[in-house]
Amino acid sequence: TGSTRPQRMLKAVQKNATKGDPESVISAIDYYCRHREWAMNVGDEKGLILDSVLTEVNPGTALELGTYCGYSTIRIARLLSPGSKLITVEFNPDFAAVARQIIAYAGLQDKVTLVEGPSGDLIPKMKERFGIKSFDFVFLDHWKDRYVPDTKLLEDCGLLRKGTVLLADNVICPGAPEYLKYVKNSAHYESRYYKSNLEYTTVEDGLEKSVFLG
Ligand SMILES: O=C(NCCc1nnc(-c2ccc3[nH]cnc3c2)[nH]1)c1cc(-c2ccc(F)cc2)cc(O)c1O
Ligand SMILES: [Mg+2]
Repeated sequence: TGSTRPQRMLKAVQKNATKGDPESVISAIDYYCRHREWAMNVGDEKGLILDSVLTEVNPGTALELGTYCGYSTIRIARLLSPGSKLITVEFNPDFAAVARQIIAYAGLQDKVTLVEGPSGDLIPKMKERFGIKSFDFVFLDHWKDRYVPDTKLLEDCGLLRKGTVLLADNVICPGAPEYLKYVKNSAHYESRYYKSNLEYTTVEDGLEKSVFLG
């Protein structure tokens, strides 16, 4: 049986990046996905917006929904202050297996907890399992029809606090129209759109940053 796209991406990292150097892992993935084989990482252009929002928030506890191969996991974890933690949720075991190896190759496994399973089941268990009071930052990059139900679940489970920043990928392409409506029309969020492009393409896409007001 042939290899999968995530497995080929992992091979490219092992071949072209330096073990323990997150920047080189990020560059190796971006090069591979731009010049060899497209993949649904947040990418270098939207990645710079993610970096700037992260640096501004400097979260002690962060959540990522949708690990995929761990590209944005590394982008987030490399910017976390010592002692800060990132929990990332992945539904697909094959994606998770590759992500674990890429995160370890970057040397960031001590800052990251990867949990496998449906976000809808895992979110209500976050407090008891990981001793989380609330998240300072949430990156939504999983199935686009899960953005609204999972945001409501985070609210209902008391996992958001006044000032928690939600950053959602792909609000234009593939699109998350219900999510945009939800955060823009809610008095509980202050929202702003960061226009960009779909990873490795010239198609428009963007990130929506929403601050929970409590
Ligand atoms: O589907 C996407 N991302 C989602 C992957 C995922 N990785 N993990 C999950 C998960 C994780 C826990 C979950 N719990 C419940 N569902 C879950 C789904 N979902 C996605 C798709 C595109 C895209 C654009 C244009 C195209 F022509 C084709 C594709 C671009 C992107 O940037 C994406 O992020
Ligand atoms: Mg995405």
